[in-house]
Amino acid sequence: MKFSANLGFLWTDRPLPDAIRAAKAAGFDAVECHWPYEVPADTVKAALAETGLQMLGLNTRRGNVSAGDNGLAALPGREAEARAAIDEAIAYATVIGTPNVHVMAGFAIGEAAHQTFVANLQYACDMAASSGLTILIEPLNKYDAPGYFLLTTDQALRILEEVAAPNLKLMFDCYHVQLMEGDLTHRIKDLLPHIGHIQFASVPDRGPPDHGEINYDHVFGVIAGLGYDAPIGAEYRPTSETAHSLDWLKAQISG
Ligand SMILES: O=C(O)C(=O)[C@@H](O)CO
Ligand SMILES: [Mg+2]
Repeated sequence: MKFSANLGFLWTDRPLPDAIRAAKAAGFDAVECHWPYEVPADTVKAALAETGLQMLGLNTRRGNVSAGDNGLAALPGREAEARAAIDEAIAYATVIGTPNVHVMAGFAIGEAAHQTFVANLQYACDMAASSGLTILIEPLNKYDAPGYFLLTTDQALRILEEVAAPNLKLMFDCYHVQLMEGDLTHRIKDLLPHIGHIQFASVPDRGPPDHGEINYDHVFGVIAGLGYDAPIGAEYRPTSETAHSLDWLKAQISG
């Protein structure tokens, strides 16, 4: 297996370029992040070039976070902001060579939200296609993100089918899917053609993948057995320094 360090949660105690260097030193094969926008794209690009790592993904801005926003793309009436966030994410990703942009839906419910999300995703896929990028959508769990528009892989699949763009894929986060649906390995097998990226963390505490409800030795084996060879994203919250949370990675590397 190859692993990507999610720098939205790992090495958050240091500037993004140093977090990239730390991920390289720890043995990760790639990195990914949430919202890198405060760091100039050229600075991130230089750290990626220095380490030889690729930044696999980044998210669109969430909107006005202090007012409760957690994404904009499914919010009727906020289309201009949502599309500006999509444009910004695609531009940043293009500079740093990132292949995937996660378009965040936000807190919304109902048919108007669905139609808005579909229309904004059509826009995102059109804009991304000219740069060769993939747009991702990610179901989140109802405990961490109550009221989030996109909650299940079935709902995501319906949206993928409706948008029907070849560059729209599913972000399959094992942590969220376990909390909402369970049956992880069947879901991964069934959804494989639609999956653009996989993430993981322990359940229920979102820690490193070495304890809790999910046996990740087994899940990683299933993913590898399916021939999935892209790096998968370690998106967990270390309880102390990130360096102290990496026994699982050392075990995976030493085989
Ligand atoms: O929370 C997650 O899981 C993510 O992957 C974030 O990028 C979205 O909040
Ligand atoms: Mg995730």
